[in-house]
Amino acid sequence: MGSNSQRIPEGKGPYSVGCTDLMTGYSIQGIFLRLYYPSQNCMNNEDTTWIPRKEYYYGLSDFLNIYRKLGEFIFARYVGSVTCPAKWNAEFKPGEKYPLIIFSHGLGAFRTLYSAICIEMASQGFVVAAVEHRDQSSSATYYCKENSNLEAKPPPSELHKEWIYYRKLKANEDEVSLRRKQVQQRADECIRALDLLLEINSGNPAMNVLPLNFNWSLLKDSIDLQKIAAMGHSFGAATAIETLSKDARFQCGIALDAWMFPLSDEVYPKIHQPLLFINSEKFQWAVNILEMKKLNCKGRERKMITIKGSVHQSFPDFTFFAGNIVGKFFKLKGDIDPKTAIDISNKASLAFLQKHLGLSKDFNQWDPLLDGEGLNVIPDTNIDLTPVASE
Ligand SMILES: CCN(CC)CCN(C[C@]12C[C@](c3ccc(C(F)(F)F)cc3)(C1)C2)C(=O)Cn1c(SCc2ccc(F)cc2)nc(=O)c2c1C=CC2
Repeated sequence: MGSNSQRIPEGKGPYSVGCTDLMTGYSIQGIFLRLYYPSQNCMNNEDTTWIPRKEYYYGLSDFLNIYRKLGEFIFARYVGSVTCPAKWNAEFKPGEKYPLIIFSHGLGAFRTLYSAICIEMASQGFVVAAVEHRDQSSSATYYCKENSNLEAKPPPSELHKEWIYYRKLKANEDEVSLRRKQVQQRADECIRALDLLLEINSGNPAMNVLPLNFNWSLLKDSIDLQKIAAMGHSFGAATAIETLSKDARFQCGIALDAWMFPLSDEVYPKIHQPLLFINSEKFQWAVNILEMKKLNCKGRERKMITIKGSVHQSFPDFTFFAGNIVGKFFKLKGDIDPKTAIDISNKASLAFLQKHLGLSKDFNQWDPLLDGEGLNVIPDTNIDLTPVASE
């Protein structure tokens, strides 16, 4: 990981971006999300800490099979001071209705690691809620236990955090049943996050367990209820698809390098909403692509594009930090420049969202990307499907 010269790219849109965290409930059943949103231009707010607690380093170490103390040393040293270009707790920009994206992270990730995507969408006028899943697929996450004495809100230091770490697959454990249970829980968490944000939108401020001074009342009547999308990366893309099948309030979905394994067959006929697949060149394989194509059916908008030279990690933020050597070695970087790759993904996403959420912005300028026209992008997939079909 390089010095802080490598940074998470700023949003390119017209809105300033703010960021805050929201946790409801004092148990694992509660909701935990990071909100990226159009903000007032608060220059005096600080930038947002990218990885806010050292326990996330422990979780990442578990996930990557490295000793926690070694992992903590490496992560703290190389990314400990990294911030993302969003103003922490900046005041929300009221006065218009924004479309909403619910974002689901991948296996071993957590809510803060897709900030380049979420910040770009917020800068273009979206409210983005990046859910942190508590199905033990995230490297780490926590909930706050109710403190015993019923006095007023405890000071931040005393808030008792109960950490949940990444659950490794046990020897000869059946991965299908674990991942199918997890994708159901993940979809339910996305649906509950939507419910929570709609409550806030109707003027019932959420009871934030986290001691943050953020004015939630400014979000009253700020979400366009007809413009809601589900989006995610890898396991999170499968989660977005599962969410679409369960809740018709989501008008469309964007699947970033989807991992289709956790989806069971009964989900396929239930996806009626438009769906965009944005794939990396190096991660995909024939069976996985064929699962995506099983979702194709007449009368349903399905688009698939592949970003040339990209890898699975071209979508999460780590791709901006690894130097070229380390980056290539750990497959955190592909042959394509990381900013170029995320730019293509974001522009194609914006064009798709304008078309299927009925936005009146200028994102249609990027429609050619949806047909695989443009530098570093190809239509459909680079994967040769014939060997599997002929088996
Ligand atoms: C280690 C053994 N194996 C456990 C199953 C992990 C194998 N693995 C490849 C990895 C993730 C890798 C990674 C990350 C991050 C650094 C860092 F150093 F930069 F932090 C390094 C090296 C290790 C590339 C993946 O799981 C890929 N993957 C992911 S990666 C999501 C993620 C996780 C942590 C992050 F910090 C950022 C992004 N999300 C999915 O939903 C799915 C898959 C595969 C199928 C479904």
